[in-house]
Amino acid sequence: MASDSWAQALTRLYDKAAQSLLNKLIRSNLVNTTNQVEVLQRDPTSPLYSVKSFEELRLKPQLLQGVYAMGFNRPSKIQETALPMMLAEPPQNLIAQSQSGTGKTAAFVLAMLSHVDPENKWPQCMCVSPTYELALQTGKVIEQMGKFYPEVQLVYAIRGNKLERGTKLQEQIVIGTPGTVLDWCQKLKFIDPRKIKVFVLDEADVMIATQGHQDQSIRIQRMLPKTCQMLLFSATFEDTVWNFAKRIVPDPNIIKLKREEETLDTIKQYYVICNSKEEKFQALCNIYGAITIAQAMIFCHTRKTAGWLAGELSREGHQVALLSGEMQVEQRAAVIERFRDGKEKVLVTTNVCARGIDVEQVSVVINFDLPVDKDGNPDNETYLHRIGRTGRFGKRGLAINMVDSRFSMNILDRIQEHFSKFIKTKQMNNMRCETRAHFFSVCFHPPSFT
Ligand SMILES: Nc1ncnc2c1ncn2[C@@H]1O[C@H](COP(=O)(O)OP(=O)(O)OP(=O)(O)O)[C@@H](O)[C@H]1O
Repeated sequence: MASDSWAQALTRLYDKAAQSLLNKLIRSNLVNTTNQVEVLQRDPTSPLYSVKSFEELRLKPQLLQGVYAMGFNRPSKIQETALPMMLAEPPQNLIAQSQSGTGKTAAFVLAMLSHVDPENKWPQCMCVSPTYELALQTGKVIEQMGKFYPEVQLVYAIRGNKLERGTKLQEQIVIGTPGTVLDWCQKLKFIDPRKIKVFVLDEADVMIATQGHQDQSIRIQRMLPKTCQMLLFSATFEDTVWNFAKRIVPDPNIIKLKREEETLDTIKQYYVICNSKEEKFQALCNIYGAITIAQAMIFCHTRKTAGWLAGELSREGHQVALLSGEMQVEQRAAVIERFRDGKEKVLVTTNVCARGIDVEQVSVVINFDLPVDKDGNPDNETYLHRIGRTGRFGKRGLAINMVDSRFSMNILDRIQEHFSKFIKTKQMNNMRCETRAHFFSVCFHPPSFT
């Protein structure tokens, strides 16, 4: 971290925060998962509670009404275990990790709303998010879930929200970014941190992408009373997140949702040989009819190639979407949303902007360019990440790799070696039949005789 320039740190924060925001903007559903929850409890003798319904949590009626009004019928996997711990008396500290879209935000929002005493007109719950936009998104969930509980009020501690000096906040929930929250507690004294009962640190993995945010969060935490409940959430759980979490959350319960094993077994992989970029384009046109039976993502190495390819495909009369790094987050969200809704069947993109974004229904991935790192070596992780989009949740997927040189053949060989997986070659004509056959089998789910 110390060797990082500010620009690098900012870019990393922006990328992670943008991915997270994009996922929130485009997601209309809970990510369905059958994964197991792993619980490491602080007190091994205490029983492990788990609930299968929201009723069992004995929520305030106004909150139960809010939960149902949001269309939630039953708790998600992470909520089943996290909610009883968060709502327990005395309060328990928690570090929870589960992939994006599995219901973490809804869980801690419900916990905050449950712990508030609406009679007390001062901040009692505080939630810190890494960016202004992410704080606004969480605020929206609080507003939605608390819709039938109007006595509880929310205030945003974010840049641009200027309050008069000497103000004492009356709202019970504060949501904001670390810098502003710290100022409001320490310098401006709008908030008395000693009266905070619940402290939530959201998106810890995004937060630690900048050193400044880590320090500010730790400084806020130090002002809080010992009895304050500390809750930390993260979509990933690398060592850096873990080290940060341990500094913020004493004696934690820990919940992890095991990620679905990333496997290539349900994905058919092929490669086709072409001699140039133009030939690859022609090859793509040949199978275009077949791939648009379902939805496809085409990955290019650079923005320039992606732009060129999308342009050429459009000129051929194909309707394609282009997701490109120079677009604003909102523009990107709009493109992905259209794709998710099936308005376009094909999305042309680069790694950079597609990484970490969940679009579930893709059944074919085309590597127009094979993934290589900056030194020109195969980027196996990205390969897995790209093609892994097709075989999600046990569905069958198809990956087509386009090889246009000795260099790219060598990359493909090394990828095969890495995954110990033999990738078959296909002639273009056969590829068309194969692709069609694949889609008919995926789309029409024939009974499995085999
Ligand atoms: N129990 C539930 N039943 C149905 N939908 C739910 C439930 N809990 C959350 N959702 C919905 O699922 C989506 C994802 O939930 P949420 O934002 O809480 O996930 P998250 O894990 O916090 O994601 P991220 O890491 O991106 O912040 C939201 O649209 C939310 O309204």
